[in-house]
Amino acid sequence: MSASTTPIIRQVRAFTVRGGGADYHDQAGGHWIDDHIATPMSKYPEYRQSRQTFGLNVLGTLVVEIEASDGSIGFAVTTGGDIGAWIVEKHLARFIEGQRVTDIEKMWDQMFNGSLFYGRKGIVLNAISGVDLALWDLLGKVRGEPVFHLLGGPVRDELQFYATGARPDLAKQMGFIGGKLPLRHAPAEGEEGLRKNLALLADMRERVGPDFWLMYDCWMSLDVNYATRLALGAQELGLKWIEEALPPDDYWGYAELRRNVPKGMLVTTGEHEATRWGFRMLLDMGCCDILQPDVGWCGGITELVKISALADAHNALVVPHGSSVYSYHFVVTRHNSPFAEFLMMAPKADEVVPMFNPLLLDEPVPVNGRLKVPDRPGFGVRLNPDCALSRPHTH
Ligand SMILES: C[C@H](O)[C@H](O)CC(=O)C(=O)O
Ligand SMILES: [Mg+2]
Repeated sequence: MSASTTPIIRQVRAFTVRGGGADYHDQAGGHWIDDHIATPMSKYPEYRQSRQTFGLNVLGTLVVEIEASDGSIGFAVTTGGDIGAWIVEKHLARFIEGQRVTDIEKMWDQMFNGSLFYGRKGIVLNAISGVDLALWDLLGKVRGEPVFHLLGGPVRDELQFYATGARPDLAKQMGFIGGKLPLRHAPAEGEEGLRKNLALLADMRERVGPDFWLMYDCWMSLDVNYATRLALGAQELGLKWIEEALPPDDYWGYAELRRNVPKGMLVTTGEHEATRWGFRMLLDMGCCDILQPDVGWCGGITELVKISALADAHNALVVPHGSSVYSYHFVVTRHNSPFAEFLMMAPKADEVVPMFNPLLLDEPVPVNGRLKVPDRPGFGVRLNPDCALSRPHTH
């Protein structure tokens, strides 16, 4: 592809869709992912039982489609819904249309700097991530190569996974290397809650035996004192890591927690962090052992490459949060990403279903906890035509 034959981007389109998909918290009732999970809102009893009651699923899924002059179409999905679609159509599209499909670095820089006055993190970075991932998908399709080739090629033949969900015991039977439980009780539920958290872990340890990894995902719900006591209590139960124990802005608290936890127990965080600057704070301040950027929220693949290089120089691992194929194509190319997360989206966490179910076709899933990333062009997935997309804004 010479400069003169490189396709030009013709149009950017943003759609929304409800019900699962990239907004994996947007599930029907009775799902483990909305059953009394500790959150920063747990101090309000009325918001304790269900995260949907405080609006965890308000956003919905954002689908970004980018069409090039040769007719190729790249797309990506992330969390962002209507507001994300507005940002893409009304603001970010101007930096993309008319550009060469190859010039992703420049487009990313313009999207980020052009939105800096109200952006930096959160929904704007979700939207930038969605556009970025659609650009990588498009480039892969134009070149007829999978994204992992464009990122330097695989460093291993297949990925191995741990599972996140309510049933690590079943995850073990399904071949995963570990199971990450959602923490159920927050500090507002007192000492009894802490005892219940430890009892659930003890029960799981009993079921899975001594060697299977067990982790606790605390979803920003704790303070340093509670997290330290949880970690100390969980030591004899072999807790491998304590995840996202504190609010994402409490870099100082994370640094203190990392000093407090028993030797060998890992502190992990980052799924609600964004950009190389946010992750630089986590690394410089010694906040954690494993960074967990979400590829659809941290700035996309373009930014993740930079976050990963920074982490490597700090001897930190990068194990992306969820993000399905967007994570798989990255993890397979990096030595400091030795395994990947699989979010169990079956309501009872008792079977493997695609993470972004039902939105994508050809979305690969681990078998016996392992997966060879398919080498189809781009990210190798298609939009499911049965999912009704709507385009709430145009430009
Ligand atoms: C289970 C957690 O509360 C959350 O829904 C997912 C997550 O944080 C993770 O997969 O990590
Ligand atoms: Mg998490």
